[in-house]
Amino acid sequence: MASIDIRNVRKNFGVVSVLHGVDLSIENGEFVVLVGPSGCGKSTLLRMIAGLEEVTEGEIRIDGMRVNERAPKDRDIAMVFQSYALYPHMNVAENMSYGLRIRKAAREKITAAVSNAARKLELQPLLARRPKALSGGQRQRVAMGRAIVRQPKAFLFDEPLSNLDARLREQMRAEIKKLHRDLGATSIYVTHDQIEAMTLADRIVAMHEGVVQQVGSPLELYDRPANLFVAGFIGSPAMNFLSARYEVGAGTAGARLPDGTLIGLSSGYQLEEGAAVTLGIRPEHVEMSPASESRLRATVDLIEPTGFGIILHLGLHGLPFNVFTLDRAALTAGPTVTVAFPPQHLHLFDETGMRAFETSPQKGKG
Ligand SMILES: Nc1ncnc2c1ncn2[C@@H]1O[C@H](COP(=O)(O)OP(=O)(O)OP(=O)(O)O)[C@@H](O)[C@H]1O
Repeated sequence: MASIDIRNVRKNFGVVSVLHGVDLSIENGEFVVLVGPSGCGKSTLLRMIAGLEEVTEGEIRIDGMRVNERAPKDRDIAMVFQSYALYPHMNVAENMSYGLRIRKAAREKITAAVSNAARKLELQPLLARRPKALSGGQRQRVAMGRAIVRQPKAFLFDEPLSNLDARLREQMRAEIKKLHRDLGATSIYVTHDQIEAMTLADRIVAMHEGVVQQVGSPLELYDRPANLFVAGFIGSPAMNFLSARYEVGAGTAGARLPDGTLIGLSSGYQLEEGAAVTLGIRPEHVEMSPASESRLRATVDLIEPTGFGIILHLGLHGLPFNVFTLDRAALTAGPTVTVAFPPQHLHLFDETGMRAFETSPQKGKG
């Protein structure tokens, strides 16, 4: 196991700068997920940790040792790719043992490591098969087995599940989580899928355009997103945003919508009276058919049953607005509905898109 330190790491491809100074400390045994939209630089960062990409500026340390100049094979880390990268001419056992064989490990050690990994990943019946005779999920399991047998200091995963269908992806996701629980190895996992990030991570690193936006536990990012990007990226269906002006009345703070409705807030904020703000509310937190005074009327544009719940696509002041509800009565909603925003579930962002700070202590979200 290893700790990994990333200090002010920058990456340029020619004149194009894709990482603008990343700082991150990963503890021994931690499962960290780098998440962000396509092109945000997460794979580049992972590849730099693996040694597959040069570091333009800054420093990467593994267990306190600078590794910038060290070849990938000398970093003692294993990488699992989306493409599996298995050798087609070798069977499963040979693929899994390859890393140890080229390091000239003792035969007994290799046999024990392969059978141990095969048992953990339920690959024993497949050891004599070639990759082409395996399903996508089985191939991905072999790729993980190959990583495990080396007992590396850390595992790096680059979108390992994106080639699998939805059901298999869920199953493999749980397997990776169990594997991490059993092995306790430091792991860095890259994905653009926020559900994968939420379910797997001890800590999530949300990235956008080569800059780390927020680092925290999954629920920290969900409950208190640091800015509009994280707020919109984490959570599905995505958070709704409304433009408003911040107002402070006699002891109460509110956000005034363009149509004049005042939305009550649960505390004051460190904002100027009249400041332009963005109000955020998650679809699952919107109250339907409320008794509240500050309710709003919205048009129903589309009703999407997901089985588990219902997504209502609404129009609020002509802008798209989503609600997620478990109440099946929503299936027959329309043509208009009333909604309200429970103050404890509101998020407020300032003009620059950063989360606004409360003036009074934040109460737990319920
Ligand atoms: N070898 C390269 N030469 C030039 N530009 C590159 C190279 N590799 C990556 N880039 C660019 O760097 C940026 C970050 O790429 P990267 O693959 O790290 O993004 P990502 O967040 O992992 O996206 P994805 O999920 O699509 O893989 C992109 O704009 C990409 O086009």
